[in-house]
Order: sequence, then structure tokens, then C-alpha cells
Amino acid sequence: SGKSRPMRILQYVQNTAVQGDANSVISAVDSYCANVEWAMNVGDKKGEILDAVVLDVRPRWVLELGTYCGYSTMRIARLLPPGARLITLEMNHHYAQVAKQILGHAGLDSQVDLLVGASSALIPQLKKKFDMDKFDLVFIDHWKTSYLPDTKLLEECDLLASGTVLLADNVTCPGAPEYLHYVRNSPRYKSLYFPSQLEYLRVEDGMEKSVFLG
Ligand SMILES: Cc1ncnc2c1ncn2[C@@H]1O[C@H](/C=C/CNC(=O)c2cc(-c3ccc(F)cc3)cc(O)c2O)C[C@H]1O
Ligand SMILES: [Mg+2]
Repeated sequence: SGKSRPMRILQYVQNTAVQGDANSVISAVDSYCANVEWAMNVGDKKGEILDAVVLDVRPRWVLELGTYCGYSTMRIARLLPPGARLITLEMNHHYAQVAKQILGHAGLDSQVDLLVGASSALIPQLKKKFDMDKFDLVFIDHWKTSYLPDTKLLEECDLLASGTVLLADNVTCPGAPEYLHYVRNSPRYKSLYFPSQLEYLRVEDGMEKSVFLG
């Protein structure tokens, strides 16, 4: 049942996870995707790297590119300090609708602003829309060919401060070669690779953490 994979994930969460308990919602998504049908969530292994970066940065303003079902949105939101905000961008209305309901089940919708639209159209509006200046952390997990153009757009919109951390998923599988080349060769970034595995599979993947130097 459930017309789409995200709908089936949502139904499983609603039927098995504890309302208001973010960790039980995260575990429900992971067990569904590990045992019933694979989905492109960052997953539990790479999710632990994401958690560690969020705890280290203690960000006030976070941007996520590519919400999908809201799995990484939940992992980030549950670790934010009080008063911090997570803005997540999703161009697909159906995915956004599912993510909103999953975030609601986890009780995390108050820290999260989910905007529906293409990142290239939304990024230039963020300063004014949220009366903010710079992001402290950006999690990049949308179409892999958009990683580099959106990073350049963030620079052009003056949304990165010296010390801002970019964390990019899938730099090995499916891969984001142009993005990797840019952040590893630009003098404006200090980049580091975190080897891991593709979500729910024994396939190599990894995340790239790049600090903007201003
Ligand atoms: C430009 C833009 N703006 C806003 N939202 C955007 C956007 N581009 C995509 N999005 C949204 O992000 C989401 C897209 C994410 C793309 N992620 C992927 O394609 C992806 C693919 C795999 C993968 C690995 C091995 C395989 F064999 C097969 C697949 C694994 C992953 O972790 C992924 O994130 C959903 C989409 O609507
Ligand atoms: Mg990914």
C-alpha cells in the first residue's frame, strides 16, 4: 500500500514510531530501509558522522539542501541548541509533504523551516526571509550535479562566514567529482574526507567536510 516509497516510509513511521520521540522515528526509518526497501536517506552509519559534526559546530543557523523524507533533517534538528534554526530546501512537493509529516511525528517541526522550491531560486531569498546573515553549517545532499553551483551561489550571496562548515553526502557514491575538485583545490576551503558506507549497503561512500576560510 502507499502510492510512493516516501508514503510507505511515512506509513511505517506512523504505525511503529513513538510520537514525539525523534530517535524512535529515526530508528523506524532505518529499519524499514534496511529490511523492506532501500531509500536514499543518509542512514545510520553516515548519520553518526553528521551527528558528530552538528555537535562539534553547535550551529545557530543550519541550511540543508535536499530534504527528501526528512531523515537527515531530523538527525540535525534533534541535536540543535535552543534557539537554533534549520532551514531545509526541497523542490518536490510530494517529498516535502511527507517530510513535514515525519518531522511532525518526531516533534521537531518547531526548529525546522521547510521551503518548497529549487535551491537556486530560494538561496538568494534566505537572508531577507529569515533576517539572518550567515550559515554556520550547510548539509548538502540534493542532486549531485547541483552541489557545486549551489556552493558558488552561497558564496555569491555572502551566506558563508569564515569557519562555516559544508558537509556533503555521497562524494564517493554516486559521487560529486566537480564539487570535490573545487573544495579540495580552492584556497578558500580546508577540506577533509570521512570514509563510510552507502546507506544500508556494504558499498563504499563518504562525506566531505569543508570549512570556508573567508
Ligand atoms: C536543486 C534542488 N533544489 C531543491 N531540492 C532538490 C534539488 N535537487 C534535488 N532536490 C531534492 O533533493 C532530493 C534528491 C536527492 C538526490 N540524492 C541522490 O541522488 C542520492 C543517491 C544515492 C544513490 C546511491 C547509489 C545508488 F545505486 C543509487 C542512489 C544515495 C544518496 O545518499 C543520495 O543522496 C530529492 C529532490 O527533490
Ligand atoms: Mg545522500
